[in-house]
Amino acid sequence: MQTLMVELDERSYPIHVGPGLIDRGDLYAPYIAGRQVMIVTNETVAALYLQRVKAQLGDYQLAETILPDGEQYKTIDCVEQIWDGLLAARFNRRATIIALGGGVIGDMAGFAAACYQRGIAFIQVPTTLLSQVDSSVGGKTGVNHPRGKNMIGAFWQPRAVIIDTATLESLPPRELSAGLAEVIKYGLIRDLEFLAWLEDNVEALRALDAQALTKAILRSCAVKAEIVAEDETEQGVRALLNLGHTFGHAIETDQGYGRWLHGEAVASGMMMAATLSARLNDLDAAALARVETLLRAAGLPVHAPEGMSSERFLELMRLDKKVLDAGLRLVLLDRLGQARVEANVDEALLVEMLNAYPRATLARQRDDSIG
Ligand SMILES: NC(=O)c1ccc[n+]([C@@H]2O[C@H](COP(=O)([O-])OP(=O)(O)OC[C@H]3O[C@@H](n4cnc5c(N)ncnc54)[C@H](O)[C@@H]3O)[C@@H](O)[C@H]2O)c1
Ligand SMILES: O=C(O)C(=O)C[C@@H](O)[C@H](O)[C@H](O)COP(=O)(O)O
Ligand SMILES: [Zn+2]
Repeated sequence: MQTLMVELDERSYPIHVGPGLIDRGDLYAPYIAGRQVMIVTNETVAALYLQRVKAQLGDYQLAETILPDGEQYKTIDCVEQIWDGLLAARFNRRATIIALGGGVIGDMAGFAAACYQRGIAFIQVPTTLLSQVDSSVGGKTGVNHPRGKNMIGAFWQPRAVIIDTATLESLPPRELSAGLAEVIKYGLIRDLEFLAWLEDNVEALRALDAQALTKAILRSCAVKAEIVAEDETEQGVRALLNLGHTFGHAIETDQGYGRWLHGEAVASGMMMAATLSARLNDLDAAALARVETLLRAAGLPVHAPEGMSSERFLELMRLDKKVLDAGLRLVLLDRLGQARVEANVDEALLVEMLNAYPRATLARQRDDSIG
């Protein structure tokens, strides 16, 4: 097992990484002060891992909330089910929530913890690649609104993140690729050497090579932990973690939550951001081609959804949380391995880029990447 720390002013916390960690009761124990534990998971993950986690928690008063599976269920209704379960079990302020699952479960369980009796402890036990490299770390919690992605939420840090790398063995290949989008993001925004390593190791990662996955998870968590430590509530540098997300969230909202996976929408969004960066002469053609080649090699889409107009992109992008007084704020690439927030986006240039940008159905893009 290897352990990284997220260093915060108020309360730092560990990220434990290794195979078999969901069976390590000693890793949960320090954060279960009140002896009351609510496990939040979904139907798919419950069938795979719930009994194993429960077996480690036999000495505690246990409750569970098993939610339906899918991004379309990342809603306030599902969070209410968690609150209802906590109240039905008569859990108090010293209760702990364990989020067992992917980013959808982690975001909702964290938000439920942030609000229950004005805040209780929670532990992240992420079981998708995306949640292991990104969503379990950093304390962004919340739900979607029909009008926009992640629009309701809170910053609420977990007490610990327990990453069992062996859980990735049951993850469908499409979900693994979605997780690789966020891994590639770290290379693009902060670490050119890691980006080059990903180019060399993308096949090993897709083949679930344990050593390669562990390295990718550790490096991703280290970059995220460093950025979150610098700027916990996204006043500045943390916005770089949003590379591709202004476009990506627009795609997820337009297509209906769950049709394009978050990682797929972010992949396409990062390609769009890179294309805009190239239009501004920050990236040369060779750098742009490297981004596209890597995303495709990871099994990810790079085109925008068929039929999504430039007007629709702009309408949804204007709802982005990075928008402040006026105008879009986009994360662009200065070069590979270095990003910036561009506050004065030239909308005419953006529209020109959107109009020229290729569109394709997700099914077509997935066929192309598999074939
Ligand atoms: N809070 C953050 O900082 C942050 C960061 C990135 C993404 N997110 C959010 O995370 C969500 C996406 O997370 P995700 O990609 O993990 O999706 P997800 O939670 O929907 O999980 C993907 C699928 O994998 C299944 N699954 C989970 N673990 C499994 C396992 N080990 N074996 C087999 N199947 C398994 C799930 O049931 C689901 O069907 C989005 O809502 C996104 O907005 C949040
Ligand atoms: O942790 C962050 O900060 C991120 O931006 C990570 C993103 O990958 C993630 O998708 C996040 O949920 C997006 O946040 P939002 O504030 O743009 O909704
Ligand atoms: Zn993301």
